[in-house]
Amino acid sequence: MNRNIHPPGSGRRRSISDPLAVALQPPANESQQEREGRLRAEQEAKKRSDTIDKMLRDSERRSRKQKQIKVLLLGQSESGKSTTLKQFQLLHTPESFHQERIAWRFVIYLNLLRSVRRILDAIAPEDAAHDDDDYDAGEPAAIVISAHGNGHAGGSAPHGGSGIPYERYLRSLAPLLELEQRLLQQLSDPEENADNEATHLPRGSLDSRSSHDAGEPLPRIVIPAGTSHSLPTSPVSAGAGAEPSVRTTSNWKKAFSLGRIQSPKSAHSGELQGWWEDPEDPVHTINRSAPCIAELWRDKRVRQKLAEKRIRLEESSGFYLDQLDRITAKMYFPTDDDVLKARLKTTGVVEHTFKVSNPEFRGVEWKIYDVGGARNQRQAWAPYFDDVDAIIFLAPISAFDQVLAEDPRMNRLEDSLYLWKHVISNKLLSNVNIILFLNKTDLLRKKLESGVKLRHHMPHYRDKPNNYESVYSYFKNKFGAIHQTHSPNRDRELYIHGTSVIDTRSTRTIIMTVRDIILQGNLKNTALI
Ligand SMILES: Nc1nc2c(ncn2[C@@H]2O[C@H](COP(=O)(O)OP(=O)(O)OP(=O)(O)O)[C@@H](O)[C@H]2O)c(=O)[nH]1
Ligand SMILES: [Mg+2]
Repeated sequence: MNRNIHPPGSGRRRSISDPLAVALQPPANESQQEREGRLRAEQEAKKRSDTIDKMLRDSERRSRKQKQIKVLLLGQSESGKSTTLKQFQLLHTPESFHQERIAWRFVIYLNLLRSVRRILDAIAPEDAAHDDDDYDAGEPAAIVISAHGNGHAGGSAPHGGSGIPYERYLRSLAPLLELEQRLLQQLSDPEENADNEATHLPRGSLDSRSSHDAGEPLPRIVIPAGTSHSLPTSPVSAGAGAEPSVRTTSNWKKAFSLGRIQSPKSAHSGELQGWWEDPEDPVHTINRSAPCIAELWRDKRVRQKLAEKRIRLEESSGFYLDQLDRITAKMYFPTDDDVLKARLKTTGVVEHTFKVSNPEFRGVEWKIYDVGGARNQRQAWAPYFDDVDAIIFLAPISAFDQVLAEDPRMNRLEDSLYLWKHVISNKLLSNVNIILFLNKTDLLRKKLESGVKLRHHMPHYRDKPNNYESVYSYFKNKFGAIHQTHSPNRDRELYIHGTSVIDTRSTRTIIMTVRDIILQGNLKNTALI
């Protein structure tokens, strides 16, 4: 019969045929006193062994931690987090960055199509904009291609009073709007998307209900087919301001990689090519529509309308209209800069791991976490707070005259300041290195030069000079003062950089400096130096 020869609770049994088990058997004629003494000794031995096990486990965890540095990218939506992550990738894993460029081609097309849609929405005749029987902004939505193309707002002036041939533009560009929908579906198609990651279009940015959850239906867009003389009702307004987002990068990249196209690789560069021979490739529709997009964009009346409505497309994310010939070319292949400018909203958390080969870095593994910055994404931040070594917080300081897409009552800079205060006052983060990127300085400079006055949006700025240097140092002091007042750790140093993270050269230098700061801070914290 087998019997338990281990201290109580060990839960392990050893066969009597095991020589060790035989040796450890209690003497056959053990007295009660001897038995109690033996059990006591066994229990103490077990306690000692458990303590040693725990010490070993702690030590292993410590050494693993010392070899891993976790950096969290934080900031509101469109602050530049994912772009910063791309810069880290470009610096440390350039091969994989370059391999993914082809998938970004589709995002760039989507960005371009969105600009077209925003223009069409801006020039849509006012009286036609909101009286569509079929359109209900609160409804589950989808692009509807009207088979007859005659059901909407007939009788509206085709030029909308501005002289802009709206209907003609709309008809010529209808294939692009259809293509946009097809690409979005491709992003979210469960057949294509093996891991069933959610993809969705949020509601229009001017709609206060635009905050959305994954899986929420697409906005409704009505596109006329054929040569109808009637006007569709605001065919783009439901989607204007809306932007595609994907939950993780890996799946959309898979869906948009050229795996579907059996193209040969160039012997020269090793890069895929030949997609333009695939008649299904979106480049054909884009390429055919290029002259009409160019005409629309160059139309002075259209520009005037955009100016009247204070729409500055040039400053918006994913703007490619100024490089139309290149982007719409049949053999267009995105450059690094194109990828850095591409806009794809993040939902969920994206992780990027890399090692720096430099011996100074002692084989440390870096993990960068990129989170979604929209309001409905921010609840995903906190779980990372108790195990992060550094935070790079991005505040787009050019956004002082803009409002949040998800809440048009909230100024974007005020939101950044609010988020900043929230993050730096968090006690869990009191020993975490904090680096602040005052981002989009290139846009700030252009905006101030074009005459936009900071004091009109932030009255406290009063009559200080409206030039870049003065405005930049105003923001730097403002963020610095909040840190000084609200940080739970008075000794924590704050590193502030003025950045334009789409600029590879300057960002590369900043990233290397930031890497050193984080590593030193981390070594200090883990008492390695
Ligand atoms: N001109 C300019 N554009 C920038 C800069 N930083 C980012 N962008 C662009 O701004 C857009 C938004 O940047 P993202 O990196 O996607 O923003 P994000 O913080 O990841 O946004 P969410 O994923 O929604 O949280 C992209 O099209 C970028 O190319 C900058 O410094 N200057
Ligand atoms: Mg992002």
